[in-house]
Amino acid sequence: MKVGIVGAGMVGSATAYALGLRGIASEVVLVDLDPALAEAHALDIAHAMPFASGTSISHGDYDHLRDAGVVVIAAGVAQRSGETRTDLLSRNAAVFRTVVGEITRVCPDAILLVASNPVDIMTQIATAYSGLPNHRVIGSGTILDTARFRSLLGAHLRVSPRSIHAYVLGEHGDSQVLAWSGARAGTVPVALFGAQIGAPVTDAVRAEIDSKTRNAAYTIIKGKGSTYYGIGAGLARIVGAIRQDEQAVLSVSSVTALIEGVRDVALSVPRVVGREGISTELLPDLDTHERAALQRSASKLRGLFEAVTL
Ligand SMILES: NC(=O)C1=CN([C@@H]2O[C@H](COP(=O)(O)OP(=O)(O)OC[C@H]3O[C@@H](n4cnc5c(N)ncnc54)[C@H](O)[C@@H]3O)[C@@H](O)[C@H]2O)C=CC1
Ligand SMILES: CC(=O)C(=O)O
Repeated sequence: MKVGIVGAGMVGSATAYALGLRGIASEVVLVDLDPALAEAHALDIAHAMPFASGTSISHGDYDHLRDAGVVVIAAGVAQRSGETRTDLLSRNAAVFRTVVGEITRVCPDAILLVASNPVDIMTQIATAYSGLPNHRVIGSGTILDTARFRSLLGAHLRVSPRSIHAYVLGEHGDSQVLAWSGARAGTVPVALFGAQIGAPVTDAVRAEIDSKTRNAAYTIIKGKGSTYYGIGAGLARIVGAIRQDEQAVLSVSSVTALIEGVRDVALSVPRVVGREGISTELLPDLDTHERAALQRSASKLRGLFEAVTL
């Protein structure tokens, strides 16, 4: 499957690299406002392919995206230290007007996979600008926060993060909700598992894992300016689920008709992802506090979207 990436900065190039290393796409085309940057990343990544896979990596303009099955949008501005994701909204909304228009002109049948922040609102904007049905516009949402949560839980419980089943819901941002009540190691609730192995999941442990998950981006941006490897791998994971028609359960963002009393809002819940995009959304069994937090997250996102002039 051919994959287009618009925005060949840190996130776009890391995504191309992950797609190529794992051989998920047959062809990756990078497009950027700065064609020299897209060309340089494409060349550098192409030079890794003889060690990895047969993926063809190139750069081009929008017309080179024709026949792409998925187009990743990582264009726009990223947070600087001290900024939140929502501080980027007006600048990236302006970028999306052009970018989404160009993509839908050239490949109207592609699934759009949005990474630019604030990703939930950008997903809702991309849905509106493209005119595509909700299930064909996917935001990376909390796929990265879920990975961070699983990684920290796995380290505490001394099991592979791939054997941790736990999700972060709501906003990919400050109001995200770590769904502790459903978190499992294998099939065992994490609190029970921790008690069994002498690594209790105390209130202090929960608070530390919550803070490290919620604030991971701030920590990374303070240290090196931006985050890209984690999201690059996460976006490649979503593309892989689409290409293989995997029906994989992933926490991704999409415009949701009704959640916790809030209508038409893009946010993350676990969703089933395959060739046609999102086929089903799963509403997890949450406790009272988690439901209230999800309601607050949804209301925040809906309010921010309503303030955008489309
Ligand atoms: N969803 C997630 O989990 C994550 C999202 N992000 C977001 O991804 C976005 C990209 O971040 P980085 O790659 O670090 O930024 P970057 O600044 O390295 O790359 C952005 C690229 O977009 C290009 N661009 C800007 N306007 C454009 C236009 N109209 N058409 C085509 N290309 C255009 C720029 O030339 C630049 O190369 C940011 O909004 C960032 O906040 C970053 C990390 C994780
Ligand atoms: C930058 C960003 O959204 C993240 O790393 O979570």
